Amino acid sequence: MAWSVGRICKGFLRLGLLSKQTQLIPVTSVSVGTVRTAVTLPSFLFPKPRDFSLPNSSWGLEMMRMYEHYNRQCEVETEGGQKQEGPWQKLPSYNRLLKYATGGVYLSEMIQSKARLFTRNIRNPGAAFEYVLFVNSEEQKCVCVLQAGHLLEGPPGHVHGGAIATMIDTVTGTHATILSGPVMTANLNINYRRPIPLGSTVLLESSLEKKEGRKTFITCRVTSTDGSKLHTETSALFLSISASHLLSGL
Ligand SMILES: CCCCCCCCCCCCCCCC(=O)SCCNC(=O)CCNC(=O)[C@H](O)C(C)(C)COP(=O)(O)OP(=O)(O)OC[C@H]1O[C@@H](n2cnc3c(N)ncnc32)[C@H](O)[C@@H]1OP(=O)(O)O
Repeated sequence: MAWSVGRICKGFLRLGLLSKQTQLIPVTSVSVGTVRTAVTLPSFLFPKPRDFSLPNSSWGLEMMRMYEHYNRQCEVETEGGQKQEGPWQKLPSYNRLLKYATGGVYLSEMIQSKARLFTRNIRNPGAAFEYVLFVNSEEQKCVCVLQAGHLLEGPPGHVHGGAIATMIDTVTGTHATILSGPVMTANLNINYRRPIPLGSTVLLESSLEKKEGRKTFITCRVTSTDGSKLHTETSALFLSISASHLLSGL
């Protein structure tokens, strides 16, 4: 059961979370009474959205090595020499996933236009969260390669527990969304086992535990890249929500 990011996006379109107008396209809004309508602006006025999960000069050797390890497995060669989709798919990552769907009608236009994805809002490459996600639909797994930058310090020389939780929520949340469509985190249960040194590269491995009605249960382990050190263990619960739940301010 191999599927592509394009198919994931189509799934989102079907679920009504994305509309063709809102999907990664710069838009402005007009207010008519209390109803805000998204209007697509000509694409030539805006640069293409930047994929923040591509290598940049801040990536260290281990980050690059792990990126290449998974990236190589996104496309495989058949015996006949043809290329086909491999077991892993790289997920692109932008600083704003949905230009207009987030926030609902209660946010001011200023906040709407300035809102950015928490993990992608620092412009200085390498300073905070450098990460890339890969998904394996066959094994119902998601893997994130993370390089934790100097702005994430908690205990001296080590990564802040809240920054680790942020990344766990991001990875398990993305995984749950792929598996179940629109969801929100209801519960994250994190055990911190060993501190993560600042500047190091770690792996976050997210696995589907079970699905029960609206509930998606995910587990996630943060380890060193060779798997020898366990940094954190997490169980997470996501609840499926309707798109209107997200748009209406709950
Ligand atoms: C092209 C690329 C594709 C990939 C594209 C990826 C895009 C994606 C990227 C996202 C990356 C960032 C991911 C961040 C994700 C957040 O950070 S979300 C923000 C943090 N979370 C929140 O703010 C949620 C706040 N809470 C809520 O809104 C509501 O409580 C919830 C969670 C929606 C649930 O409310 P509800 O729908 O009314 O559910 P409710 O009826 O209360 O409960 C339903 C059931 O769940 C159980 N339940 C509810 N809460 C709990 C709980 N905390 N613990 C245990 N059980 C619970 C209830 O007991 C009940 O069980 P049953 O009786 O049915 O057995």
